[in-house]
Amino acid sequence: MTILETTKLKKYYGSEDTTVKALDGIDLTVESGEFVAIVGTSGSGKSTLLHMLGGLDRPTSGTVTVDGKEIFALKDEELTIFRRRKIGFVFQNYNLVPVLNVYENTVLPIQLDGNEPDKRYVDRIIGTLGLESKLNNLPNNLSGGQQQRVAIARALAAKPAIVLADEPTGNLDSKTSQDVLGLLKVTSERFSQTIVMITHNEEIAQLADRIIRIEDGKIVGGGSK
Ligand SMILES: Nc1ncnc2c1ncn2[C@@H]1O[C@H](COP(=O)(O)OP(=O)(O)OP(=O)(O)O)[C@@H](O)[C@H]1O
Repeated sequence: MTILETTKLKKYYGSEDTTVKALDGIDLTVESGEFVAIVGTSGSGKSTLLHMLGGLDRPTSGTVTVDGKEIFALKDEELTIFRRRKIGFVFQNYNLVPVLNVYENTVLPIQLDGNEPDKRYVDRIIGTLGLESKLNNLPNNLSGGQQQRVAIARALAAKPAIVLADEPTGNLDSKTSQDVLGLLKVTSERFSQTIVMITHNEEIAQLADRIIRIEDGKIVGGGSK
């Protein structure tokens, strides 16, 4: 089943004589449960693409469909709700809430949506990520790798249609990066979680089921399975 699809996706910045074609006609499909890496050099359009896939910014033209819904056909408020329910984000700088402990951070998106966490599911995620003994810790009492594991737990806890990860190991040393990526892969397999990760690091990309290559805002390999 296709869970994510883009058609002729374009994002242009600037005006006529100074146009930057950050995305220039991206067609890609991702199947449910896939772990996909998007790779490309600096300035190739990776972050712009991830922002569009997550509905964080609107494209110049083209469509993004997540779990059967064309997201840019939604009004801003509808898109905000859709994003909270259907899309999990993992950023390079973790973005945890400093005054909430590990458990509270993990279930926050669910509670913001007015729902009760599925405790058994959350417990399985926390166990898989090795955070059982840290549930009462505040983020600043955790290492970078541990904080990123909490961010992964939070992204997964609401059972989103897709998880988008933006250079998730960009702030971690190489050993910790391997650990965190290994866990990201395990969670994708164990929970059949679709994950789209951007990275400029080839070695990291090799862990994914599929690598999509992007250059100058265009896909040059791996756009469909
Ligand atoms: N807000 C903006 N205004 C103008 N140009 C932008 C803007 N955001 C991105 N760009 C341009 O769009 C192109 C793609 O940028 P993008 O950040 O998506 O690349 P990237 O592959 O993620 O790069 P990096 O790996 O360095 O983060 C670049 O030429 C960039 O300068």
